[in-house]
Amino acid sequence: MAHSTAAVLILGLVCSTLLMSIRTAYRKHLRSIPGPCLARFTGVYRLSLVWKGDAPEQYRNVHAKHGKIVRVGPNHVSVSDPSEIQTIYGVGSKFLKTEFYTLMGPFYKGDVMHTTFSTRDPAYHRNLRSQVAAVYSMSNVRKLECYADECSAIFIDAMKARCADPIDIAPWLQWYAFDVIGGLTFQRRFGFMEKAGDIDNMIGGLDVAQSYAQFVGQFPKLHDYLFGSRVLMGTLKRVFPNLPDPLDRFMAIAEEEIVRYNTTVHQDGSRGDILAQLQATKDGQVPFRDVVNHITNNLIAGSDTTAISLRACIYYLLKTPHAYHALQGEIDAAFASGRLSEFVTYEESTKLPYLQATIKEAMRLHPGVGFPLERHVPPEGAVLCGKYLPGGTNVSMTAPVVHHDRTIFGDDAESFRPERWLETDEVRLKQMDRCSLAFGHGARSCSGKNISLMEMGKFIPVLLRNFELEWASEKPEWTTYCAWFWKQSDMLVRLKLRRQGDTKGLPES
Ligand code: HEM
Repeated sequence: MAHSTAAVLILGLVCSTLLMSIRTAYRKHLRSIPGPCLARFTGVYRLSLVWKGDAPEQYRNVHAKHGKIVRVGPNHVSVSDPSEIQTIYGVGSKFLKTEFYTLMGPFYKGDVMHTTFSTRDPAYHRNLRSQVAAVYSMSNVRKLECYADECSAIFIDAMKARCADPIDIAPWLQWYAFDVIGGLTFQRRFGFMEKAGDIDNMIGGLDVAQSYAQFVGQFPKLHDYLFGSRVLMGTLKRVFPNLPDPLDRFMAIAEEEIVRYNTTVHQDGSRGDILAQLQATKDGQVPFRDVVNHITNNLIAGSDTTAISLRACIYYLLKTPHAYHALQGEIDAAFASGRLSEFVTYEESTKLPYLQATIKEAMRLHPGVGFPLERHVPPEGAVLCGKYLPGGTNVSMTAPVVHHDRTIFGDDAESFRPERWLETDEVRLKQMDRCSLAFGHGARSCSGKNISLMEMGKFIPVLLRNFELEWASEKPEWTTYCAWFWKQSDMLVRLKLRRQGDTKGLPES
């Protein structure tokens, strides 16, 4: 009797799940959107797109096969048409971030603390963003250049000491970027470069958090029962107090640094870092929790991203000799005519057109974020690519897909050719810039963009000024893996010191 009741219950459950799937699959409006059959019924299809860490390629293939608007999940639509960027992401757009982002909010003092990046609430977002708008402006970021210079000197020294053998430059670039972000955020260089390794598993922790977002992010409701569950997290922390939480370390550092700032003498204005600026805002202090929030955000968002872009610049230059020589020529000529300081300033770097084109082109071919940037269609619905999408549909564009659009970037969109940014007319250039999603777009675009552009513009000329780089790996290509951030590894290069006598001004090793 008990067996037959259980069987009936299971059968009922299976039937109702099936019926619900069929109903969702043939939902009005969405049923006319092309896409793989499996995607209509289950989120497993979306999981398959990110499973192997090659989401950028998978999403490109899906669009190549099904067109500009593709149904990639029961309630998920991926769009590749650049003309829809403004509608979905433009300033004033009512398309809000989806539940995917809730996975990126760290747990702080027993509750989720949504960051500028992870929050879905427009009012809360506006408040957080306004607290730091001036701090992240380019005019202010330029005051932070000294922290990048200090790290460049350490990097150059470390490379000088390792010139004899090929070196995997990929982790070095993350150690560099992490040390810069520590310096300019609160004047504490972590010392990744001196250690030549991870510290307190901070980079490892970020990778764990990424993997979580990669897989659980495809079924974000599960998050409420996993790392997003107050009960589960509270219990875990009570039962296993030493259980490492990948992001805890960053909030602990933020707190330590606020205490250090508040308990040391700094009234002489000697501290100009981001924490000092947040503590000295004219309308009274930013609340403690929000300062922790901003600082944590810098640590989480500020190293992987810049490192990925630096790697992309170096890799594509090494693989494209004509571009390498053109950039080297521009940098050498500028140094020879006294237009560049030993530690190139950001201002000087903006006057190197080929360098700026190289950075844009590298970020076009390999943007730091390789996942779809998900938004919800507002309640009233919207028309995208000529199709009506009901309110609540999860809609997204993926930078690596859009960046290969031939109508915008030309028939050779798949090649690395910095010249495309230099030889085009003003109207087209603006269009190319508008279609670059490397830093996102609109009100939710990257608030740390200026920090990264400052770092990259300064670092690349200093590196090429000091070293000749050569690909030294037996493998012709790097390895990449996308779990939201599109990270690269296996970048074995040989560095040869150039014009030894000319490196005056750089600290000796
Ligand atoms: C080359 C380096 C970087 C790249 C490629 C990058 C990429 C991005 C992208 C694509 C977004 C938009 C995400 C979306 O729409 O879903 C974003 C947002 C954001 N990024 Fe970056 N980022 C970089 C550096 C940084 C740095 C250095 C920081 C902080 C110091 C930072 C902090 C943020 C924040 C706070 C947001 C959320 C902004 C908002 O919603 O208002 N990023 N970034």
